[in-house]
Amino acid sequence: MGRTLAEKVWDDHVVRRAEGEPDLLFIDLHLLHEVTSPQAFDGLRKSGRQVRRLDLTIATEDHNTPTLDIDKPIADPVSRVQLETLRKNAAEFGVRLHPLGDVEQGVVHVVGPQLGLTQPGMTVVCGDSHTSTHGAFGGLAFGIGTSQVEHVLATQTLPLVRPKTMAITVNGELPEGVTAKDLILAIIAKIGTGGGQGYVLEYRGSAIEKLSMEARMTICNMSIEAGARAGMIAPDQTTFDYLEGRVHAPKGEDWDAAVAYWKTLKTDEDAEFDAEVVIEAAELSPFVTWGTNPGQGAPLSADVPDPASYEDASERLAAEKALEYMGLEAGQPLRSIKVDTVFVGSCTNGRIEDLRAAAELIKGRKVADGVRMLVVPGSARVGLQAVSEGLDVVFKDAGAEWRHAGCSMCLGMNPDQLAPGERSASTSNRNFEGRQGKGGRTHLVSPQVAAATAVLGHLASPADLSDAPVAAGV
Ligand SMILES: CC(C)[C@H](C(=O)O)[C@@H](O)C(=O)O
Ligand code: SF4
Repeated sequence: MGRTLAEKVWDDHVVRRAEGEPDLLFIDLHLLHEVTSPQAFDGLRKSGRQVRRLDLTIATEDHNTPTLDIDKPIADPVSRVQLETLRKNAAEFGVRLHPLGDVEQGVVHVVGPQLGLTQPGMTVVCGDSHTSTHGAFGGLAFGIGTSQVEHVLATQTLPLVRPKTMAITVNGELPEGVTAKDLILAIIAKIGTGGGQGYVLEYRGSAIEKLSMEARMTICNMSIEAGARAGMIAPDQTTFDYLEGRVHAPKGEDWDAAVAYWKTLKTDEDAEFDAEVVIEAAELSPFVTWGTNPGQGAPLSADVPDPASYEDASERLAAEKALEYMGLEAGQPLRSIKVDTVFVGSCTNGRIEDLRAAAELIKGRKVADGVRMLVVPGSARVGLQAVSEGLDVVFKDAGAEWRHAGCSMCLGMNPDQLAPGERSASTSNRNFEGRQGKGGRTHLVSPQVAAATAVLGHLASPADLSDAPVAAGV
């Protein structure tokens, strides 16, 4: 019988297999950041071990980094210690680190792909749940805990239990104005935040094949929000074109050999998935969340749901609690929800295409009175690219704040936070209680919806902007 893409990548990495035990897998790329690495390095130190494969290990600073005044000492003591610890560990063990201020610094899941480190068929791990992002290249990529980080540092292997496979087949073509973010939010709303548990998701079908690499990363990024540890997409010409010429991509004959291997990385016709979900792309529209988990979402044209409409008691209770926390009324149109803050950034939607999409809509318009808009590139390189295209000026002219790269407002580990009761439209991936700051209320949206919302001051789609004035000459 044929094999799925996940099974092929898995089989190619098994270094030891024994009946009744997890497989021991070789790890091709280990990414590190400041939050989940300190205890792992401590463990190495205590046992007198070295990093086994420095050539496959790379660190960057992202969660605790400020996005303003990055040349000044870090004010917050917790963040300062966190970053200093990573710097000390990287220096002591010889790990390549891109610290704040370095041109390759940025959110770990933006940096790996942009350097060409993330490649098809690889096993990629990081002490971070959104490592699933890298599966967009057709590898197995998943978040690991700190003790596993230590294991990989010491051995470059990891014992793992083989997951089940689920196909998410998206037929047709996404309608105009509907993005990868809308698609993944709709998928999570459909299968639920636990729907992917125990599975590796493979996104496939004509709608997926048409997506750019950046859009594919947005989708794989949020696999974890559906409960799956990993999501993947078979590599194709789009993947090869994205990688060719990147710093760490293979060159010359090595490139040809790599592409020949990568072309074998697809699910065989006769392979069987353990589960399959089918989505018709044509039925989708801009999607936003109204609740406090990424599965509590609905089309922007809908109303806030009535908790009483849920048959399942626990879902009903979750919806009631969510509406209370979010300060929303059942039946209220989603478009009527006013926001205080708009955040464009994160490893979900902080890449150049995301910034371009938001800038295109913002250009010549103004951020609504009383709304603050933060635009934060996912990496320093993305920031430089945006500046070279004049996007920073577009944002600033509209009244938005243009910042330095980092996780920023995606989570409250740095100064970019919501105040209690404040509401945001955010292109990030989690809307849990307090995620963007204590008492903050988050609506997950695409960069396009974020831009339209910033201009109109309430949750809105790009189509709603047709009535909003654009300054003459643009
Ligand atoms: C801090 C880190 C461990 C965490 C994760 O694992 O994803 C963070 O990146 C997040 O997005 O919540
Ligand atoms: S941008 Fe957000 S989701 Fe991504 S690694 Fe940082 S905190 Fe996690």
